[in-house]
Amino acid sequence: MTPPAPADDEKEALRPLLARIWRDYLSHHKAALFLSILCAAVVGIMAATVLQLLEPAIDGLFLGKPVTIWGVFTVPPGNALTWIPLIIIGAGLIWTAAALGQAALVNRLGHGIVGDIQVRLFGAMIRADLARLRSQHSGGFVSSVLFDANLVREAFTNGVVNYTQHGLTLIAVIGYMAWTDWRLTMIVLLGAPLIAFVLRRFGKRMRKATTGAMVETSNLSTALMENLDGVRLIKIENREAAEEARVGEVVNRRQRHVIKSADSRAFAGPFSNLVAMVVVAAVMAYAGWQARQGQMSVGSFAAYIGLLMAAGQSLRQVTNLQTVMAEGLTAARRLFASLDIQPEIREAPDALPLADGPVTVAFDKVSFAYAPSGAPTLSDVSLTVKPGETVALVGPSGGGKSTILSLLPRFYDVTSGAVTVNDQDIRELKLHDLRARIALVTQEPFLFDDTIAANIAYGRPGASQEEIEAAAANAAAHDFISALPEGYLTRAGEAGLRLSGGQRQRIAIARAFLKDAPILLLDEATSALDTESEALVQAALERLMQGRATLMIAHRLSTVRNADRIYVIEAGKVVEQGTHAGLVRKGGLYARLARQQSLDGDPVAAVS
Ligand SMILES: Nc1ncnc2c1ncn2[C@@H]1O[C@H](COP(=O)(O)OP(=O)(O)OP(=O)(O)O)[C@@H](O)[C@H]1O
Repeated sequence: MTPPAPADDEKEALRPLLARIWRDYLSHHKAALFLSILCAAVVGIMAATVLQLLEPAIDGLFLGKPVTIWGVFTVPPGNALTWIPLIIIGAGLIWTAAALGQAALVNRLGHGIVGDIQVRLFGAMIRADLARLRSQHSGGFVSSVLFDANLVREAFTNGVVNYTQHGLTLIAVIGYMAWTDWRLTMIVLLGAPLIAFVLRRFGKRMRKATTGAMVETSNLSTALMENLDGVRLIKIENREAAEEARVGEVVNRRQRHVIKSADSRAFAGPFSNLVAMVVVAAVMAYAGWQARQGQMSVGSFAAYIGLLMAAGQSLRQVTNLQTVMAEGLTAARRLFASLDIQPEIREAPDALPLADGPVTVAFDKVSFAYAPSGAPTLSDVSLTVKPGETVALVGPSGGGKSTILSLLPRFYDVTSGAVTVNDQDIRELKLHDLRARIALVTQEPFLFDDTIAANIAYGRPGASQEEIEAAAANAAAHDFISALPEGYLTRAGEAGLRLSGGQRQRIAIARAFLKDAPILLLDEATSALDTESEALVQAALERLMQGRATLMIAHRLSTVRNADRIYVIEAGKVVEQGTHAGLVRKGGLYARLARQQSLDGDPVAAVS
């Protein structure tokens, strides 16, 4: 799902990227965003306002001058001692309320957006083509959902709101200076190009390091998941230390990028601080000179310096935010690239419904290649399965049997020819209807980490307990399920009860019974079982096959003896077809395979 990292300089794409972030995520939360920006504005303005009070405070309290607050209220010197602290407390209260409001809103908005992105990413993943999902390790996807989405949040909630707050403090300071003396403003603005240069330099380094860190985070998740999946192999081969070293290498690589990125983030602040200090020094020199000329009071001078210090602080914050934004944008680019991949297997706009009832499945001269330019895996395969018939696919490993099975539910689409259901090309049918008519029982049935009842009813969430138990009884699973401590409410799957291979198979068969679909796909459902389990599963399968169009893969020919037709698949082609007895008589590949599987050399006995 995660595409290769984009090149780091993509300024031309910035505007549409921002527009999309606004359209897809922020615009749904206009009111909250507006309110948080408002709060941020109040915080920014209050910060400047309180500092500006230094002027009347010093002039009124120390020099006994009559003072004017914010150019509006005139306070007699005698009252300054009461009024100024009171005004500071009032401003402080407003400041605090706005800051609290801002924090609460930004937290909700930000995490809401992360959730939104995570759900969309998962939706895109689960709908993606199997070919795409198979081509990438799930670790990359997990890291995208867990980490990249948070970087976007950081940038577009904290970022946007804090930009407003600190940007406004800066504007308020510059505005205040412009109001009193345009020369002061000029001095302050002289620092701007220098700051812009610093921001650009660090922003670029930061984007590069961030992209690297994201790729390595994805590699780390992959390495961790791979190790958990392959833990038995690692233990039996005594490779724990080697795996530890391998993961350690990925961690180190990731760390190098993360440190670079953290350095850029941390160094940008002090550099702009240096520029700010130069500006403060220049303002101080100018204001001091003005004060000597009697053109500036001690209070104004103190307020200027206080404001400039605050401006320096805000500037540092804005600089930091710049790097946070760079990270967020890089993450957003990657996420959107993942979200934008449209599945190739889609429903036609004018797709037809598939009515209930028995169905005939046919492959008509089907050819298929996994890669568009690759060698064909299937060539010219034709076969038919009528309602109530059992058709078996046999043949050497890698011949293409599983591939044939995966074309029917449209996990992949044919390259040429057609797969039809009741003479209708499956690409012209509603995808939901097609898949609703197919039950699939595979070699290693998958169980969710949920109750056994929920696992059986996975394809029919509304099924009643009676229906679930009836399906389990048909699948010869009711007795063992009832004997479990919590019966049907016992948890199965990853973190739950460990069931035996035969028990898992029977739960999968119960699932298929409950789905009651007219097409049944069986992928070597009994190959991994002991004789007793196999007998139970085989009997359950035979009940399940009744009246359905069944297409099954079998490695062991003993399981296909009763099939209505057997297709022998070799190197992607149907090389023989017929009944068991007919194919054995023919003396071709099937007869050879039957002989190979026999212990006593008698092909008929071998497959009995
Ligand atoms: N997802 C895939 N991408 C690319 N090639 C694939 C993919 N799945 C299978 N193949 C290739 O297609 C060919 C047919 O594989 P398939 O699994 O259909 O054979 P099979 O007859 O079911 O084999 P087996 O009996 O061993 O299960 C093999 O050469 C295999 O390497």
